[in-house]
Amino acid sequence: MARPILTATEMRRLEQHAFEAGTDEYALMERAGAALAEATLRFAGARETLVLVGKGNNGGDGYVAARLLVEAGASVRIAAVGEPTADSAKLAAKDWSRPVEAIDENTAPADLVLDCLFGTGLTRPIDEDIAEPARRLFTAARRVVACDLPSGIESDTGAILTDLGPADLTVTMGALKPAHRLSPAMQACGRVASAAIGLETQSDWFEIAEPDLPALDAQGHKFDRGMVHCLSGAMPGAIALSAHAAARAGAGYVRVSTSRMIDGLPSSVVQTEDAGALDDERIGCLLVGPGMGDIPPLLTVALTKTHPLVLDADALRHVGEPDRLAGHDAILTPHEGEFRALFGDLVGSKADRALLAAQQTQCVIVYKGPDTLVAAPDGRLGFAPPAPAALATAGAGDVLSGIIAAMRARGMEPFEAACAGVWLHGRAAEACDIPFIADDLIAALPDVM
Ligand SMILES: NC(=O)C1=CN([C@@H]2O[C@H](COP(=O)(O)OP(=O)(O)OC[C@H]3O[C@@H](n4cnc5c(N)ncnc54)[C@H](O)[C@@H]3O)[C@@H](O)[C@H]2O)[C@@H](O)CC1
Ligand SMILES: [K+]
Repeated sequence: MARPILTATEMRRLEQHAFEAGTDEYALMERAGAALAEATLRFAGARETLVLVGKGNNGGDGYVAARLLVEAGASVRIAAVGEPTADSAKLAAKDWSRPVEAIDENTAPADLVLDCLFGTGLTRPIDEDIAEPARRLFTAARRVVACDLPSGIESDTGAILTDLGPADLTVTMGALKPAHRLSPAMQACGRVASAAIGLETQSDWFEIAEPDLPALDAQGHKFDRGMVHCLSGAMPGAIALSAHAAARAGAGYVRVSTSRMIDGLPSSVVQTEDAGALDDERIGCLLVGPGMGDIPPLLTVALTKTHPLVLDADALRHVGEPDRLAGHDAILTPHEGEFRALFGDLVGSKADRALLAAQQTQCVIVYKGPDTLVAAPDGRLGFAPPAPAALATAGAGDVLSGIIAAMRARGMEPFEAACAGVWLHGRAAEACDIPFIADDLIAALPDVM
């Protein structure tokens, strides 16, 4: 099941709805604290623990978790920024009958630090009189577990306003927040465990999960399984990777338009010089861009056809005005540089920018990076689960566009095809020994499909 992702404002709205529907405020915090304690015990066992608490509800969750960890047999201390100010947090603090220490240079370290300083309420960098001792305590601990978000992280943008050091585990309340899946924050979250706290958290934003791939029809022939047609350009090695990946990702027929024989392609991939091949109605997806180089007519030709498109790499640099894509059934797969070349400096978080680009073009946008997003014009937004950093290697993008083209040709809708491609690409990377090369990703595809 795809995990929903909600912004801080949406979380507060949900919480408000629950209160209006009769949920008791403190009961919600009790559930959050219990989930935090349970996840912590599962992750690290009952051990010497220091709970760092802020004045808001994130701190409130910490008081509840601390009490439950004591009941589970852990040795627990609390160190606080100050007296709680949020109402539920005040109640939670009252239920903690032991001493509360200050957070300063004298706070003694512990084996496990539970970070409950700030969650979705963080609005500015943390003052150094708290950040400095917190950093020291994080470093000294063998394990750090963060409540909802590692403190210092901006929930909706993934910016790190104050760096306290990474958590090993983040226990997120109700739903994931954008920062759990946006860089640079996502790299500071460690594993992200979701705690259900009884809020209804459906959302158009979600973490991309394992796709339902189209079933194979026992009666079907190769063209029913999807035909991908690729346009080769100045550097045919790149489109060869895409074509090979498309074939391995289950397209029944893969063909490349090329004026010279491309070496190293599987013999099942057909190479053709016939321009008429592009008018073949059986084409389920036309892929252009990898290795295209400075040959703009290739894109122009692709845009005169009505086939579903995947536009990648150099094709994106030659689009010029995004309006040119109007009316096309296209998936665009830009990395940061290509995105900026095409859309300029859009404002907002990476999530906002991806959605703006999708609306502007009415195309699906796969906005690549360590935090790849898939945006649809209707507002759906998929966030990729973490994938190995070793994916930043030559040709990995060509492989991705080939997989997506295969999914599209196999009959998946554009948004679903793009999400499936991103998920499979990441899992293929996980299946490879590091360091790997793009060809290894292709070879690993059958293991993850
Ligand atoms: N919204 C929900 O649905 C739920 C929220 N819960 C918890 O509540 C948290 C949010 O609580 P709050 O809204 O009280 O916010 P926080 O506890 O994150 O922050 C507390 C307050 O600190 C102040 N503040 C912000 N940045 C600061 C800074 N740099 N230095 C000093 N003060 C700063 C703000 O006024 C903020 O309201 C969540 O992260 C989660 O842990 C859970 O208890 C249960 C459900
Ligand atoms: K926190």
